[in-house]
Amino acid sequence: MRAIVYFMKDMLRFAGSKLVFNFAGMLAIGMMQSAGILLIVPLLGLTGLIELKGDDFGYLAGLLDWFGHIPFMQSLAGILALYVLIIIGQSFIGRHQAIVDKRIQQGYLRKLREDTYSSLLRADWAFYLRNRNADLVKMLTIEIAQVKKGIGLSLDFISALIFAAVKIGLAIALSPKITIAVLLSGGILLLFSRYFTRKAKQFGQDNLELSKIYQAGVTDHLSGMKDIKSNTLERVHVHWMNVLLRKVEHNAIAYTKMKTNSQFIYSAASAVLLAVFVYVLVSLFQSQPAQLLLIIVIFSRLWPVVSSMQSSLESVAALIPSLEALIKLQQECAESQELMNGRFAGGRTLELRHGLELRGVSFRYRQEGDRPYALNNIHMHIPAGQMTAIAGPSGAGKSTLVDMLLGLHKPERGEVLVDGSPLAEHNLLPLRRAVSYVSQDPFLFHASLRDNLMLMNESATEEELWEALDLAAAGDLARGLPERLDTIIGDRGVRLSGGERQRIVLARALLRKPAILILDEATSALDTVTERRVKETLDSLKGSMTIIVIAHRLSTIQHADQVIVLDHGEIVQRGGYDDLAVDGKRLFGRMVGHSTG
Ligand SMILES: Nc1ncnc2c1ncn2[C@@H]1O[C@H](COP(=O)(O)OP(=O)(O)OP(=O)(O)O)[C@@H](O)[C@H]1O
Repeated sequence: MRAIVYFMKDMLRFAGSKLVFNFAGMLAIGMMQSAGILLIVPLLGLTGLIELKGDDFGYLAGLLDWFGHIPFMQSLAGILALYVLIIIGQSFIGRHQAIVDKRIQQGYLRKLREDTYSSLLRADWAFYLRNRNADLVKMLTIEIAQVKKGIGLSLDFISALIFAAVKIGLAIALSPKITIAVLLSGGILLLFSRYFTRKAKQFGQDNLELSKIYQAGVTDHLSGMKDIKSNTLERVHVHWMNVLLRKVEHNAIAYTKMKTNSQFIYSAASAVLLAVFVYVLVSLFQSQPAQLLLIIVIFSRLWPVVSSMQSSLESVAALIPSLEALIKLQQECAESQELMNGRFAGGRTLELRHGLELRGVSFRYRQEGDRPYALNNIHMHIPAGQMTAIAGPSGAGKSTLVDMLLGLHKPERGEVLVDGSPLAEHNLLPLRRAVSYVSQDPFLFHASLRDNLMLMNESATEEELWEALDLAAAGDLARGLPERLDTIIGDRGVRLSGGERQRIVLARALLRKPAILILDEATSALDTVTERRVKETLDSLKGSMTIIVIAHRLSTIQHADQVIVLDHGEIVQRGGYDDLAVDGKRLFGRMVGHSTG
């Protein structure tokens, strides 16, 4: 229940007075409902069916006596008019309260989504290496909606509690003894309550795990559909889905069985309790008929409330695992924040004057036991305005090194320096703003070519867009598209070939006119002619920006000012391209020898 309290407090902070107003509305509705019940008394008096005596009504005797002296309460029309007024008032407040309630819940849902999304964006890269994308998507969509549902149900529970409290108050005013006796025996039901809510939480936990597996599996399979089809893996995946869905089905049915069981026990137990009470009151206490009637009416209205409270409790309990998962995510995000104070937009951009430096940097993806180092004691300087190439066999640590320069990883030992100053909170965002990075797996959004390009530079003119496209050897490609810049280039750019995608992402990177351009295997899918044009562009950019290139195809880096050769996370060679290439006995020379580029 701690998770519920956590979110309720957060919601109270968010909604403040609106929430208090809402509870006041509930209290008013509860009191009106009670007044409606009390109208039975003058009605009975009028019918003459029951003889009314003042002491039948406990503490309410005075109030009812006062009722009796109001002139219009003497007539059926007067009582019915009051009844109609009460119902209208109740519905009026109820309507307002429902709207305020919706506003609070929707507003809180928006706040939760915004806060979670924004703290996800502020989390460091290590956080993303630990967490699966599908789990995060699920958290932002399904789990947050579950939290909203849980909070809605908790509010329902509180309103039921307020209504119940008002009715119990009324019953106590009528007869404290009888009410306390009813409540004590009703307490037996609480024993069941604990059992059922605990079971409901377990179902919620199982459901959370199953839906996590489902979401992650489906996301994986859809991403790998080409492999599934080409290798006829359909049967394996259909079987996987079948087994999982059966578990989900079993869990859902078992949960409904549990809920209906609890509802059954509650209705049966409440009917028995009510019957026993009527019997005891009539035969042992010889209660007065009017008082008895009122108490029966009150409690018969109370039981459905108690039963719905129990049902809300079980539903909330089943949602608690989702609430706990969101709290855990929020905590993990908070611990992984890398941009605590930095604003995402409009801040300072770094102008690299001297260069970037790694000083004795070592890094492991998992800092436990004797796990291997992806980078080991790296000392290197990347001078501003020059082209530095990073070469080495697959798995040597090239991408990790670039991630380190971007401040995506934190060194286990050593430090990263930007113009001589250690990379830290104050210069991390300015550095990233100065960088255009093109990854191995270039990403295009499902939007027009123009929107995809302008993502990097919102104020780019038409002319600048074409200039960037031409520089990236993508001008002719864009001119050939059906609607040129306004062509939608599809989900992850699937309508474009790998090479076409690479050129557009390169154009996007150049559009920013970055101080630092980082290309991680960014031209691997280009044909040799196109690649030569890109190479010419890079050569022409030298001097105006710092370029860092990782390329397996070594012809791309022929004009680099320095080449750093990595192997098993260590720098094994460094120097000019030609000097390194001629030494055929060492790694770089051998790589050049084998290179087809
Ligand atoms: N997220 C990760 N978790 C654990 N180990 C990782 C992770 N990413 C990379 N590694 C490991 O770190 C080492 C360096 O990987 P890295 O991707 O930097 O190599 P690379 O030189 O860029 O390789 P390639 O040329 O194939 O892209 C490899 O041994 C790799 O298995």
